[in-house]
Amino acid sequence: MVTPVLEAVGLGKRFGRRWALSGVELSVPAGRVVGLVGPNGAGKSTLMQLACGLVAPTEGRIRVHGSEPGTRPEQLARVGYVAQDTPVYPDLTVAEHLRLGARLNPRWDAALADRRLERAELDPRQKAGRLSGGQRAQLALTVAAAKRPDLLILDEPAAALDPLARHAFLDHLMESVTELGATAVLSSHALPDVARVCDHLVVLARGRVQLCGDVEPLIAQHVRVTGRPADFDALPSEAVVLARTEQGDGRATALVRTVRPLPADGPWSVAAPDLEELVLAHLACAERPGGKGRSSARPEARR
Ligand SMILES: Nc1ncnc2c1ncn2[C@@H]1O[C@H](COP(=O)(O)OP(=O)(O)OP(=O)(O)O)[C@@H](O)[C@H]1O
Repeated sequence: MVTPVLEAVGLGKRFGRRWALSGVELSVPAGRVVGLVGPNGAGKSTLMQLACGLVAPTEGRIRVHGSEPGTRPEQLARVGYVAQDTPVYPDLTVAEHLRLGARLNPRWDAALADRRLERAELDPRQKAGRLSGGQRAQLALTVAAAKRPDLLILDEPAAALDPLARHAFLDHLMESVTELGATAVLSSHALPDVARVCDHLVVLARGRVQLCGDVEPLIAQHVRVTGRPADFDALPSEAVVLARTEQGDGRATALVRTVRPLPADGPWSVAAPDLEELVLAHLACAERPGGKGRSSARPEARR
């Protein structure tokens, strides 16, 4: 069996009395670009910090390349992490960041770092404290990529960037991932960005995984159904209505999860949803009383 790059079993993390994550089960195969999405406070950063070994689980386990994160230097060398707000050393120049990276990382690829700097049009003599948000993000990505990691973890790396800079940054990210042959986990609130670059999705809400898997099969398991309210009563019993919106013309549109295609002769019309609709429907479902995120074992209710 091929070892997943990232695996979590019954993973939980509590800060004081509050559970940031609970009962997380994940298995991310190699080579995927994973979009980690969810509302503020869902537990995305906590999951990424657990994957880097920066915090330890309260319960369950997390494995990166089959071993406990952050415990061995060889394992640390295989993971590149860009924390939220892409921190840099403000008094060091861009070139000094690369020299530091070279000294600290056994697999450092100086040629890759130089290529990335040039591509991002970063001046090696510039102090990092004077870089714009976008340039800082590019520097942080360059340092992380030049480690030649097998797993690249990026916590909202493009959050502060304008749409053009974000586009360019994501292009650079995809180039790096392809060049490295790496797996990437990217948290983001920008669902169009996730749809553009990610082929695997993890939706977190209230500290729990609401949905995970490769994007294409996930989309194939969902359908957007439009019809009159009575039409929805004719849906097969295994079909789960995740979210429903009234259209104002007596009809409603619902996002439905179903294991089998709906009968072609039904009274409704159907269309394939996009990734954004899918995520929003699962988040709405998690928020509803009795929804997946509000079970009696919801993280903040646990002791
Ligand atoms: N070091 C900490 N000490 C105490 N509570 C924490 C700590 N880190 C995270 N939390 C709590 O854990 C929960 C999850 O936080 P986390 O930062 O993982 O969410 P997030 O999904 O990354 O949110 P955002 O999208 O706002 O960045 C929140 O309730 C947060 O307050």
